[in-house]
This record gives sequence, structure tokens and C-alpha cells, in this order.
Amino acid sequence: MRFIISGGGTGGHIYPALAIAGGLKQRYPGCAVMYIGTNRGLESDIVPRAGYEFHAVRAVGIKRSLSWHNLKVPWEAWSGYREARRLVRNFAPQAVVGTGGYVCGPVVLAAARMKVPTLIHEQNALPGITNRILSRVVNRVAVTFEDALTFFPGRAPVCITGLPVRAEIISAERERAREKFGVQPGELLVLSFGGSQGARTLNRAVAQSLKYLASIPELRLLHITGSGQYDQFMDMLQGEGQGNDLPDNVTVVSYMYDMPEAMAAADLVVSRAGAATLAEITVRGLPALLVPFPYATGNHQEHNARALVSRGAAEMVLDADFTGGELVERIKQLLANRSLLTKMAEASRRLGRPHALDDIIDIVQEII
Ligand SMILES: CC(=O)N[C@H]1[C@@H](OP(=O)(O)OP(=O)(O)OC[C@H]2O[C@@H](n3ccc(=O)[nH]c3=O)[C@H](O)[C@@H]2O)O[C@H](CO)[C@@H](O)[C@@H]1O
Repeated sequence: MRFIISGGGTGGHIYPALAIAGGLKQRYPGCAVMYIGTNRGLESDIVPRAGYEFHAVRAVGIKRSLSWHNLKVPWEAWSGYREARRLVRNFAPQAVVGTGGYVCGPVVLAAARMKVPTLIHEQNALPGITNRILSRVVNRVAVTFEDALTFFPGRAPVCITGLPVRAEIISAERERAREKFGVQPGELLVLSFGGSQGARTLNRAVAQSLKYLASIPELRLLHITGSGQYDQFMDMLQGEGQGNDLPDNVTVVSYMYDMPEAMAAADLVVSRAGAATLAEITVRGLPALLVPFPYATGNHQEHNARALVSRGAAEMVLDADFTGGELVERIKQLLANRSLLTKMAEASRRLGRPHALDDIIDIVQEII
């Protein structure tokens, strides 16, 4: 068996692509997987490290504002398409899977026109432009959120599969994890973080409210600042009159390498609304307070957050309104209403899709 996977630009498209590549290797032992990306995207670094054969093609996105750059677009797009066509022809895959990002355009289009079975996976509740266009030519579309269905009214059948999460997110044991993070029986662990890079808005709100949060006896806080933002967070704490010594029930780290255990130990998550984060939260059945990153393309994080909020799994506060005072208010309300927290947890679990990867590979099996 031979498969081509394509998706790139940011980690948000690449990690699901790698998860799908891994799923194919498991389902079809000995299969060959080729990954097509661009030389500029993060994929040119991550994919070879993950041990996959990597090829680059040219791919361009149209700038939304008037720009000279747009004059180059037709030529670059045509060149990329021809490069992709050549790779598909020579590799002769049984199926091609795209996970979004500009580079998917030429690759999936070339495959579809050569009658190779194609599937695209969309991570967000508000689909990206490339996937929306490709949905007209592919055999199948897989989406993470039910809310994305309306954007794919074309002829290809659309399935809700969810987004594959790391196996450890599902398997991490809660009791062991709580012991590891020093959570005492009866304590409620709030896990706060701002996506893979951290988020200044969350850091500021946590710094502003730390004194109050630390004074709640049944609460324990695990806050992740983001790799580049730890020192800045500590400066913010100083500015709030909090010394460098953190209260006993507060732990602050710059990056959490062990997110599966942190999620397993948590009772409430405060975070941005990236698709991977939400897939992890819902697979673990955790209630969440979401603060969407307002500058994500098309404001898609707000759409992602609303997909959880509208089903009672989360509350949302917009970035502009998220202050220390607001965080305290929301946490106070949730602590005072444990039955609401339980209901949110149940709603979250109902949205979780622990079998996302299997379901996606099943679709690949169907189209070949
Ligand atoms: C800023 C931005 O535009 N982000 C987009 C990007 O998300 P991006 O991939 O940056 O962010 P996500 O929230 O989807 O994922 C963050 C990942 O990092 C992990 N993590 C985070 C912090 C930490 O300390 N340790 C750790 O392991 C989380 O567990 C999660 O797996 O692509 C997604 C899918 O297209 C989109 O939904 C997001 O909106």
C-alpha cells in the first residue's frame, strides 16, 4: 500500500497529518507513506524528524489585502500543481489525504484529477479556505466539529470524526496524575494555559488574580506560561506585589511536556480554543473556560469555542474582556456550583471522540 499525506504551514495542520500517517502505518503494516509540504512551512523540519519521506512543492496563498505578491500567484500555483502531479504520478498512491494549509491545494487537486481516491480532514469549526475549495473535488471530507458541516454542502460525503489526539491523552490515569502534581483529596485542580505558545492575556489575568485564587483553600492552580513568557509572567507577578515565592497551592511552569497527565489530573481547564486543545479537553470530559485567540484566521477559535459552549461543555470569555477580575468571578461561580461543573464535564465527554483516528483510517479504507 502507498499513501500520500499533505498538510502544512502550522503545527495545527501538521500534527493531525502525522497522526493519520501513523494510523495508516498501523492499519497497513509495511505501507509506504510520502509527505508533501512546502520548504517554507514548519513541516519541512518536523516531518523528516518524524521519519517520513518528505517532498516539497511550491504553494502560495493569496494575501487578503492588495499586494504585488498576488501577481505571482497564478504562476506559482501552476508550478506547484505540476510538481505535485509529477510526485503523485511517480509514487502512484492508493489514496491521498490532506489536512489543510495552502500546500494541500495542488497536491489533493492533482490526485483528484488523476482519479486517485482523496480525503480531506478539517480541524476547525470554521473551515479553512483550501479545504472549502477542495471539498468540491475530493471523495470524502472528515470534520472535527459538527458545526463545520454547513461549510461543505458539496457532493462529497462528510463525516464527523473528531481530531486524533495523542494516545497518552486517553490512557493517562487520573489518580496517578493527581499524585504526581500533588493534588490533595477534595482539591480542585485548575489547569490554565494558552495553546502551544502561551498567551499573554491568560498570563496577565492569572498574575492579576493569583493572590485571590491562592486564598481559596480547596483550589490548586497549575499555570503554563508558554516557553518564551515565563520571565515576563514573573515580572507581572512582581508588578502585582507578589514576590517570587509562589503560594503552596500554585505551580507555574513555562511549558508542560506532560500534558496528558496534566489533563488527567485537572478538574477545570482555562485555555485558548485551538482545535487540538479542545479535542483533548473533550476526550477527557473536562469542563472549560475558553478565551479564543482573537487573531486566528477568520477568528476560527471563537467558532471552535462556540461549538463547546452551545452544547453546555464550556464557558467563553472574549480576549478583550478577560481580566483577572473576570477570571476570579468565573472561577468563584463555578466553584459555588459543583453540579454545573459536573454537567459541563458530562457535556464535554459527549463531544469527545476518542476513536477519531480509527474512524479516519476507516474512511481511507472505504475510498480505496
Ligand atoms: C494560534 C493558532 O492559530 N492556533 C491554531 C493552530 O493551533 P496549535 O496547534 O498552535 O494549538 P492547539 O491549541 O490546537 O494545540 C496546542 C497543543 O499543544 C499542546 N501543549 C500546549 C502547551 C503545553 O505546555 N504543552 C503542550 O503539550 C496541547 O496539549 C495541544 O496538543 O492550529 C489549530 C488547528 O488548525 C487551530 O485550531 C488553532 O487555532
